[in-house]
Amino acid sequence: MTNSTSPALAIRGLSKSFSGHPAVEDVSFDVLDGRVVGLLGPNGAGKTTTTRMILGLAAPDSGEALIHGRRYRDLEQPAQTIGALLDSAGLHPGRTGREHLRIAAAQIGVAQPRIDAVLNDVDLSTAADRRIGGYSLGMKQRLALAAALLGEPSILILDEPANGLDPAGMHWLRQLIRSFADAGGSVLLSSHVLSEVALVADDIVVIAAGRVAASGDLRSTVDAHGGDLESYYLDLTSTSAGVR
Ligand SMILES: Nc1ncnc2c1ncn2[C@@H]1O[C@H](COP(=O)(O)OP(=O)(O)OP(=O)(O)O)[C@@H](O)[C@H]1O
Repeated sequence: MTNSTSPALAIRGLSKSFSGHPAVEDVSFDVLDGRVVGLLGPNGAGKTTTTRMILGLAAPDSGEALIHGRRYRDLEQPAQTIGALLDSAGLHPGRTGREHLRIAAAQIGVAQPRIDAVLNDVDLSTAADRRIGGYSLGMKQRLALAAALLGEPSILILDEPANGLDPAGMHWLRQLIRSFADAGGSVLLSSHVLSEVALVADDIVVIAAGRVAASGDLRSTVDAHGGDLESYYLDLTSTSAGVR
């Protein structure tokens, strides 16, 4: 059973090293129900490693990531709890969008009618029977998002979801994220596009050199530091030693 009194995501003291080099060090933050949390940080800061640990794709050296109080591997129906868009590059170019979703739906035990619903949600219905090899980057991102939505999860983890989207696509994505959260869902949104994060996030977590440099409510945090997310972010991250 889901423990509804615990945060959607509770990240507690997560640490991970690769070959003795720390990638993530003692990272803690919460993602609450109905909130969009922007996960920000320079290249190599540790954002992907953190999201991979939340999703059970990498084992932490210490600490834990709890999804409504449970580790990913202990979830009975993970895809019905948490959906993730990590990378659209691995999509099979010879399959159609609909075939991709059919396979994904079968793997997670979702009924086929849901495929039409998510295709409609991501505005890909008319391209569903075309091969993915002919999709633009933005269309691949929409398809990857459709796959994340298949299980009707209450939590979304989105890594650079705006990648390849045109301005209308970015506007559409922002509305999708906002209405998902307004309906009670939670979103962890990793992005380098600060202007997009500023428009949609409720909270931010800034990671620099593997550690949390700042976290909290976006508006009050940024207002307390001159009101501009970009200069605040650059101040926080300028001391980390470049791309790791
Ligand atoms: N599988 C791996 N093997 C070795 N080192 C790794 C591995 N995955 C990540 N790292 C290292 O861990 C650190 C954090 O990388 P990570 O990909 O989590 O950063 P990021 O914040 O997601 O960066 P970007 O914004 O560029 O995607 C980097 O120094 C990276 O080189």
